[in-house]
Amino acid sequence: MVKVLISDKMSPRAAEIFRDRGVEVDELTGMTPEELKACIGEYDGLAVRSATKATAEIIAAATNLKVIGRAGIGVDNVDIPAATAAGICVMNTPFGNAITTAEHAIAMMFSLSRHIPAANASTQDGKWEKSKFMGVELYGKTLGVIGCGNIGSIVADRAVGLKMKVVAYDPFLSPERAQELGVEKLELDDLFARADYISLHTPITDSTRNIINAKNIAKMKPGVRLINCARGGLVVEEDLKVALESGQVAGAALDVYAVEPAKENILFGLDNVVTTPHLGASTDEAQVNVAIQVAEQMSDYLLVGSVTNALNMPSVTAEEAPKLKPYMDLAAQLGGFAGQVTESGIKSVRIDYEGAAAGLNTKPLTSIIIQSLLAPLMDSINMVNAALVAKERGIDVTESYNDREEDYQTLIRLSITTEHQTRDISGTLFGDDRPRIVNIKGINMEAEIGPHMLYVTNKDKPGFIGALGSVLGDAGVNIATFHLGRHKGAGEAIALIEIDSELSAETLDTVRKLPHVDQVKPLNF
Ligand SMILES: NC(=O)c1ccc[n+]([C@@H]2O[C@H](COP(=O)([O-])OP(=O)(O)OC[C@H]3O[C@@H](n4cnc5c(N)ncnc54)[C@H](O)[C@@H]3O)[C@@H](O)[C@H]2O)c1
Ligand SMILES: O=C(O)[C@H](O)COP(=O)(O)O
Repeated sequence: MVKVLISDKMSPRAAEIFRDRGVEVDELTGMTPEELKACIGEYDGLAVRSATKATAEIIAAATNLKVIGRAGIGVDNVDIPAATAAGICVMNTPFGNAITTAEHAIAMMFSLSRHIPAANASTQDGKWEKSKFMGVELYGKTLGVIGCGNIGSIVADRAVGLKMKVVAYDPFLSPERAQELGVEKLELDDLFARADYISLHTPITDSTRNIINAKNIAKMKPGVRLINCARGGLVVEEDLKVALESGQVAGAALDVYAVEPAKENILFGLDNVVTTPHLGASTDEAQVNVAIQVAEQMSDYLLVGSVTNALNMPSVTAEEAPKLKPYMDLAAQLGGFAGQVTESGIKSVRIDYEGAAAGLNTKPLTSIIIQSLLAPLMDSINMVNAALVAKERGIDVTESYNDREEDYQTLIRLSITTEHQTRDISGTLFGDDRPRIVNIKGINMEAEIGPHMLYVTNKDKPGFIGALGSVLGDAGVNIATFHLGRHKGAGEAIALIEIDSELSAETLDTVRKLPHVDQVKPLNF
């Protein structure tokens, strides 16, 4: 039975869904890294929020793990390169908590403008400090949104509703989308020069880490207010402290910190700072959304093979999965065949998708071709790391598409180029779901692939088939199917034979010594 660990506090809906789908689930929250490392080997799936750190060390101990699901957006707590190298799919739930987090950013902007947290504490302390908590209006002010993706664009939309002027810096924001959102797209320095409020909504990357630093703070309007509900590492906290003390930054509202959990921080205790403990996604609605989504996505991946919101492998929708299934089988056969007959280093791989195949989601097909092609060389390859492994080995992979039907209604042609030659193998589907190999090295045939195959190339001379049949018969090996093809002019022939059991080394040797035989390869699928 497939087994999943939920290692962070999550809505009970996640465990319910896993159980309903027949997945065994353990909920062990608050474990130390050592405790997690000790038990992770038992699980096929790991469901996390931001508290669990799925480090390279944890991943190395996760010998059965197939999927890490993040019930939320940010995956900076998951070592994705290590997961990819280990063949573990990493998925998140990109939309489930976006509205909630955007609302938190707006709430933080109001709190900052009207000193709500401090005024609340003072009022309940019996003080009546009306003049101390003089605020500022949002109406007519300029909000600078840095990162205008899911959350940033919801923040922008809400701010437009508050009659703010919204400007945005996001290199990937198209002018059309900016217009649709009612925001003005700016360069970063222009945003710094114009914004009264700045709200951060980017992931943490090499280009965003420390983006709020002393140099950039100096470019901002004096008295600017900053809101960070994205990631702590976007802000150099020491530089922000100096700016808050000097008044260059009038206030900061922070939900996230350089080090979390932030039990202490150099910004704590400043009058003009409002803080929450990474609460951006913490509403009933968002937590139910992300829990349902992560449990469904992980179950689908583990039980059906469909892939949604994966960060390190191509997506396959639940509708596509059954349609792609026979193509995945065909792709695995083509890759497996080529991988087992290719003896020298592969330099490049070309995959032509023709007819109906050209209209499919071919990314997973290409991944499985590469996986099965390289599987004879390594145990650790799967669809997740196939592209990476090919790249690391300097194998150039290209795909081409031709939606015209040629000889077949649908066809996948795989061409492998080694230092010595280029070899082609093509396959189609009969009746939409039965894979058939239809061409090997330019020789036509219609071969069905079984678990044990024998691939023989020989001179096209009389007597060979009878001799081969006798050897297999003498060895007590039953022939299930026998497929032949030949190049009439060249005198070259191919036999692809399905046998009921593997051949012994002696029998293989006998076949190799038969007259006219060039090459003999046992193939397993
Ligand atoms: N506080 C919380 O609890 C909480 C909750 C949810 C999400 N988040 C965080 O919010 C962030 C944004 O989430 P999202 O769902 O909107 O992500 P998203 O991927 O939809 O949007 C991010 C945007 O940032 C832009 N971007 C990337 N690099 C940039 C750069 N150098 N400069 C400017 N823009 C850049 C991208 O083009 C994209 O449009 C993530 O870091 C996520 O982890 C925090
Ligand atoms: O990236 C996210 O989704 C947020 O940071 C939420 O984190 P949490 O699930 O730990 O609240």
